[in-house]
Amino acid sequence: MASFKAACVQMRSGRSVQANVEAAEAMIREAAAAGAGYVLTPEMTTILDRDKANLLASIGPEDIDPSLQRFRELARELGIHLHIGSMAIKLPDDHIANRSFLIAPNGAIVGRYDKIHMFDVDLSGGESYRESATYRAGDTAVVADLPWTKLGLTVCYDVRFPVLHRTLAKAGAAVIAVPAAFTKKTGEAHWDVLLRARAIETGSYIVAAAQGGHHEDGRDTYGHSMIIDPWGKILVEAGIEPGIIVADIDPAFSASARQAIPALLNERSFSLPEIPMVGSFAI
Ligand SMILES: O=C(O)CNC(=O)[C@H](CS)NC(=O)CCC(=O)C(=O)O
Repeated sequence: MASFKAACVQMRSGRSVQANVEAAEAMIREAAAAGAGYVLTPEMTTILDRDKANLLASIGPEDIDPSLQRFRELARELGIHLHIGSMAIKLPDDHIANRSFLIAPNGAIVGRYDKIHMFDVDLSGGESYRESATYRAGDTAVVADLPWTKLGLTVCYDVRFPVLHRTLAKAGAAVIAVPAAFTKKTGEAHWDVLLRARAIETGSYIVAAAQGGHHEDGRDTYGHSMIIDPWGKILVEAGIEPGIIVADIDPAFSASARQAIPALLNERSFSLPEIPMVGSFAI
């Protein structure tokens, strides 16, 4: 299997779809010019907004969404696999999907994934998120074909659920995409450790494109887009500013990492004796 260059586009998406799409397009062009054959943008590339009314007024259903159309044309023009980490997509009855799209160089959508795990979390200091109040969760894991290997699709908070990543790796993904809009607070504490752990456990490359900085809707995100190899080494890492990072991906290295530590093969099933669960784990 041949090597290829992967790029992450780091963004600071605001409340205007047009401005976000223009910013994304400029950086996607830069990544293609740097030789990337696969380019990943962050979660909520086209709009980052906690106001559901403005979200609904700004987005469309998938089949007529002008931003998605434009990204398909861009992938065709540049001859790249363009992975829009996620976009808000209007569903019937004012529901919204947090949906990821992999676009092939011919402009066709060849991978589509709805974020499974919703970020319903209360952080200290009054910062609170109820993603499930705005978005409808997906329930299906997705592995898509790249010319060089298979790609596992995830979005942001999914990174905290290791079984999803093991499932993607066992389905043949040597690369797992983690587009994100991690909060500054949780990112500082957890981001690199979570990503490295997912790489090490699965023997996969992790390509993580982030939102970073202070956003128009008032939130602060962590940034630090990174590409990690299957042995857990950070190959390249961004700071807080928008921009691109690029690294070489060698699918054969995933195979050799899995050979060195065959944890995917050594996994065993086990029984759980019937003892009372402790504390808050009892449901
Ligand atoms: O709401 C939107 O506009 C788009 N969605 C997000 O930004 C989502 C849900 S609020 N953010 C995360 O999943 C952050 C996870 C995170 O920070 C962690 O796991 O620590």
